[in-house]
Amino acid sequence: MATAEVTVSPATVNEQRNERKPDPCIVVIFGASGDLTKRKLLPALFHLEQEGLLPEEFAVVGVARRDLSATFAKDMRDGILKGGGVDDDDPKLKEFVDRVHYFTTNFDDDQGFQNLNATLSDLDTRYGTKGNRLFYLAVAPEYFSDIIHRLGKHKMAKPESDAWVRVIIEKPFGHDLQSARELNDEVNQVLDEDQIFRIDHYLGKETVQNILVFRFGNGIFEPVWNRTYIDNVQITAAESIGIEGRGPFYEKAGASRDILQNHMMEVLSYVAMEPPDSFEASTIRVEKLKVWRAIEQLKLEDTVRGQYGPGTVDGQQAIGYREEDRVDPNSQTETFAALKLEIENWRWAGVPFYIRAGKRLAKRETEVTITFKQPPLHIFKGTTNDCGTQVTPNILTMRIQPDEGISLRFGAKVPGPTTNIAPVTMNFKYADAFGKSTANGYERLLLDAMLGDATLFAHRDGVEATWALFTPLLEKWAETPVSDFPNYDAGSWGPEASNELLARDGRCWKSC
Ligand SMILES: NC(=O)C1=CN([C@@H]2O[C@H](COP(=O)(O)OP(=O)(O)OC[C@H]3O[C@@H](n4cnc5c(N)ncnc54)[C@H](OP(=O)(O)O)[C@@H]3O)[C@@H](O)[C@H]2O)C=CC1
Ligand SMILES: O=C1O[C@H](COP(=O)(O)O)[C@@H](O)[C@H](O)[C@H]1O
Repeated sequence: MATAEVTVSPATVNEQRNERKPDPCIVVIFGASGDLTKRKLLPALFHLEQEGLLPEEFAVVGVARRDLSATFAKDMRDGILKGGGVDDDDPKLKEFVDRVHYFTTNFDDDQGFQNLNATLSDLDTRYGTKGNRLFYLAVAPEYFSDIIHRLGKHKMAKPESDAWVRVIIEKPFGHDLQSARELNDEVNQVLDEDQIFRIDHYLGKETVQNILVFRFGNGIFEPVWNRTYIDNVQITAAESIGIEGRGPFYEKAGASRDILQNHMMEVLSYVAMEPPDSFEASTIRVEKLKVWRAIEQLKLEDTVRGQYGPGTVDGQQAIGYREEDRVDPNSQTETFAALKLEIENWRWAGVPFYIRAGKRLAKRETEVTITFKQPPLHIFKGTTNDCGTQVTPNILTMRIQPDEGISLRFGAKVPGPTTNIAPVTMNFKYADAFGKSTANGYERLLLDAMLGDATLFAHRDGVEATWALFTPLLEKWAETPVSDFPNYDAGSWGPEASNELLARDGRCWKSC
């Protein structure tokens, strides 16, 4: 097992952190009574407070339709405690919760926005937040334009004097290429591009950011990171959970719009991009775009759709997708999707990338698996593996979650008088090297947005490039209904066709 030699002293870490302290500001969360706010956003803001990364002059205002003024702060406190890593009587928790406020309005209510604006000005006076605002649109996508339109109409989108206004917009950003373009146009009418932070929470995950550090912060991996040495790349986002009561949302989204077009494409771009000149938003953005634009048109025959039926997950009975609340009993929505794609550039030509994502799979496992080519000459005969190749290929696995880390599989001589080879693994685990963390990925993204750093956020061009890839496929899927849904049992690894997608290339998912 690999251990980390942490050579940075805690004092240096604190110095670096303090350099990143944002200006005084108010974070205004639209959709404050929702699931995302309670489970992720408020806990993440509190984690920043625990780390001393929030400015002293700071407040949070939650905005939603139901009047929850009496209970909001307590609810958020409960959410933070549930996430762990904090004691009930921690003075920092009280100090933080005291600065959490609630404002009731419907998103289509002009008077509500006017009153909200006045409330924010009062809070500026009370907390010294100087008119700086970070608006977070933690709402269903159909409200994005309305809210941004009203921010513009009530003069909340353009800062007064030298204050700043930034807006984080949740995913999904559009439903297809055309709607993404329209949304971008609407948003750009009110906000400049440098005010817009299109969030993809996968980019907040340490292990996703570590893909770039692994590749470009070390000297030994990049030389083999290409078609000469790599046989294939696999990216899996397997979830054991179902749709968690989000029927209406998921019916319109499906696995491709929910995960593949955004999270998986972001991860893929990190795995495949050319070395950027610097770690800056504009540079990274260009490199990511080059990857997406180099992807060949997705072919129908290189894709697989699945939908789960009833089954057993983690020892518990699970209902099928079509039996879920507010789901069409004849739904055509895919809860699993797999595809093969190729990146037509000098580095990757001929290397297949296999990508899959699904709900109600055998276990939660998000990872990137890089399988290297066989050595040019097999001088050790007689060792076989599941795929029937002569020696077990080297496999580098980047575990995004859970059990975050990286492992490298290689062949080792089995002790004894004959020369037999067995696969063994070098394993780096984040938790062993750096300790367990309660961070949920939103910390870094919220902090970066407060600092105006868009490196880990999606840009207009990028969102449109990934939609340009997926839209033709989604249209073809819509034209060709599936007749075999449900085609995988909850608790399995998806439909058999997903295995066949690789088998026809003489490969299999991950294990060989
Ligand atoms: N939940 C998650 O884990 C993730 C969510 N996301 C994205 O985050 C966003 C929010 O998701 P989630 O929190 O799950 O959604 P929820 O449905 O749980 O919450 C929606 C929020 O919007 C408010 N709202 C809805 N309509 C109105 C209206 N007309 N006027 C005022 N308030 C309104 C609701 O208020 P009220 O309660 O008063 O109706 C509620 O606060 C979505 O874009 C989703 O795709 C992204 C990644 C993960
Ligand atoms: O954006 C989304 O992500 C979650 C998975 O996030 P993770 O951080 O738990 O991997 C997914 O469950 C949800 O359907 C989707 O909207």
